[in-house]
Amino acid sequence: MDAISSLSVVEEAGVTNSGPCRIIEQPLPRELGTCVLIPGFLSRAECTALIEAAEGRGFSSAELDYPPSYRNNDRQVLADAQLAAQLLSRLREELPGGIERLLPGDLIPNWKLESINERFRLCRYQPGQRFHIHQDGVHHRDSDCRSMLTFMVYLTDGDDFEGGDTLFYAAGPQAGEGKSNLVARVRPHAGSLIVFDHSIWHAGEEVTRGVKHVLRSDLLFRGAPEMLTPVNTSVSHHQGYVWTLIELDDGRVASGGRDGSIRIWHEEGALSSSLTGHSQSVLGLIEVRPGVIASISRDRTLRYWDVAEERCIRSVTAHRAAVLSIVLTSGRMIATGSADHTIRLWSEDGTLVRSLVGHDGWVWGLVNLGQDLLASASEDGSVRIWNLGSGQCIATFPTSCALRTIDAFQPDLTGGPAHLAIGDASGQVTFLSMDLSDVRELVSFKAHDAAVRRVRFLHDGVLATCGEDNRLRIWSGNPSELIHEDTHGNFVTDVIELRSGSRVSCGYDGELRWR
Ligand SMILES: O=C(O)CCC(=O)C(=O)O
Ligand SMILES: [Fe+2]
Repeated sequence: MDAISSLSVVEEAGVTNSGPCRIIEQPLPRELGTCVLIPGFLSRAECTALIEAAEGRGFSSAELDYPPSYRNNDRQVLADAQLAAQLLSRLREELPGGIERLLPGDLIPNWKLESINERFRLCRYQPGQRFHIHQDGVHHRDSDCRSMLTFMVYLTDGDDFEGGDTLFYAAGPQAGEGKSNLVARVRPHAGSLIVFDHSIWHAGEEVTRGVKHVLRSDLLFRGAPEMLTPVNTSVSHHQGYVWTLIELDDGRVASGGRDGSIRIWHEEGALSSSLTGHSQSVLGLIEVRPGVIASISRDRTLRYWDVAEERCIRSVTAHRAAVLSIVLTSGRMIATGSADHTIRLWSEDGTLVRSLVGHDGWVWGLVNLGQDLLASASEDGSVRIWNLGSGQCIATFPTSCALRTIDAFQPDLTGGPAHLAIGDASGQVTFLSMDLSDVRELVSFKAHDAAVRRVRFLHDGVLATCGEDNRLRIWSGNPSELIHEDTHGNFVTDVIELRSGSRVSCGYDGELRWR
């Protein structure tokens, strides 16, 4: 039987003054979460006006904000509180029974629709452009207000382009983007609104002819505070994803999150303090010297923090796009890697020393190799080795897949070849040996059923890997044999081993887990 369900008509919402009787459709089985389609939510004329205004302002590539292997469509961000208010009142008209009833049953009494996010994203897909399988990110407005449902209006009609359906899946990328996992396909019609749970896996199919436009936002709900308290033993004081972890010199743990904050934790997760100032996700942290942290962010800055005083002591615009990776070099400089394809070297106090140019994609990972050498891993699929004294790239190791993370281990402390581990977007982990400019592959294995987010050597060549299959796996060095596995409720983003011997991991479920 074909796994793709046909659209089923579940309700007539009644006549509004803007047009004929509206039919609300529910394209997905209820158990996957909320998903409703309201045809004719905007008129054709309104859609055309929105497209013309957007084209007039001009689109830019999303490449500075999202890696092309994730999405490669063009987009434009538009802050428009008036449009948000107008669309909200129209939505309330269309669903006189209340939008809250679209939420899963257990959330209905506790969450009230507050607004449509006024930060609209106008997206344009031209031939060859698509948005790979993903879940939508939660937007946290304040501690009691968050987005739960995606709000998306198709502005162009499916008759005007080929491809470009919105695809809904029963599970994440670990189950494959193939047809077997596909539950429904929604053909865009100009003016149709689709509202669905952020957590439903979906994709924007590649457009093969013509142009598709969508208007994208989120529905923000305010919740009763008791709904927001974590119910398990793990810690979740970040609002949304946790990206990265480090152990501080004093034994505490620092974490960086999508909420732009850095949180400092005592052992076992008692919150000690919070450093706020970044306006977007904190993607990397290092301790520059005891008591001073450097952080990098999607907001393009490098910030320095006095941990004891809980104060930002310096902020530098470090790159032309998101800053993705940071490491302390053997010469006590700071290296940062960015979505602008460059690596930059900074003196300890944040003065730019030089830029390292050569990668042709996002620089996701950096690792210090000692002796003034640095290794980088990029979305362009290559590892590069850099001499920091000269700024020259002294070796390049190409692979066939976008790289997301790198770490190094020195098996022989007297200076023998280093071992590098790299993780890629397909779930593959590869060990390399590196002797001066000679980089060779030792072994490569499928570590995860989805992209690898982080590789970290723990001790004695034991490697931890974090995956978008929600798994944390620990591998004995060589040959790579799985010795332990843990899970998170969503993508696992980082893991560190503390000097006490315990491990802490974090992920998109917003949690830090001590094990
Ligand atoms: O274009 C589509 O059909 C899907 C877009 C999407 O998933 C998004 O903007 O989050
Ligand atoms: Fe999406």
